[in-house]
Amino acid sequence: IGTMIDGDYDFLIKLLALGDSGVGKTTFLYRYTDNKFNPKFITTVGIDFREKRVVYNSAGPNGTTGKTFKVHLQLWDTAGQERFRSLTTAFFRDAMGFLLMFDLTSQQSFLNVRNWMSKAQERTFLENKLILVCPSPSFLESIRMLHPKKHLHFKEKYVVPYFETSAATGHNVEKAVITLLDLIMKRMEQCVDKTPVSDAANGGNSKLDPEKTEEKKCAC
Ligand SMILES: Nc1nc2c(ncn2[C@@H]2O[C@H](COP(=O)(O)OP(=O)(O)OP(=O)(O)O)[C@@H](O)[C@H]2O)c(=O)[nH]1
Repeated sequence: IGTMIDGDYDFLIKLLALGDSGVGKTTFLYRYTDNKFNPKFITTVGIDFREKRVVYNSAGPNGTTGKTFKVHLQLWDTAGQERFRSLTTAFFRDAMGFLLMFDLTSQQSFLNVRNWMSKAQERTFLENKLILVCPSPSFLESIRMLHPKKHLHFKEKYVVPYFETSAATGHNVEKAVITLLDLIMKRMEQCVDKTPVSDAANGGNSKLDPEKTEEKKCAC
């Protein structure tokens, strides 16, 4: 039964959390998947992952609701510690989107966002990936004023959506993940729309194979 349930989804989406050690990556993902808060700090050794199923409604024409897809979210949790760096960065390539995190109470972790961005860039074609920046745990007005538009700008090239989240209260946690998922799904739909083999040509089978979608190596 387990295997049957395991395969029962339309899309497999891989997201990866990155950022300094202690910024709250594990705690954020735990809040998202289990809706619980863990106040203890147990540093991640190497890499870990959590999973969650969500239902995604694509937008149809003129604001109508389009198709509904079952999405299997694989959330990779990387160790922030330097000693695991070569192991964790090897996983960057397969991620479809990144949750880049810093701690609003740690200026150093904010300054390091830029370094994490470069590391992700070295190991992926960043243009094809989506990044969200989520600080935790709570709010500091001084940092918030740095980017009032809720976007961070990197090298004038990348503008990344920005969310202030709290794993303790759950504030914005789901919203951040769903926003990233939404951006990825929209891009995938664009890719599928551009491919010559349409659903109709596929015998009317509207079930999209995530592996095949990936194989198409669409440049969008
Ligand atoms: N109050 C509060 N504490 C948080 C929040 N997020 C994380 N923490 C705490 O910060 C500590 C570190 O959190 P982790 O999630 O283990 O940090 P990490 O980024 O996964 O660390 P590494 O695995 O070493 O990379 C824990 O004690 C958490 O309880 C938050 O949103 N609010």
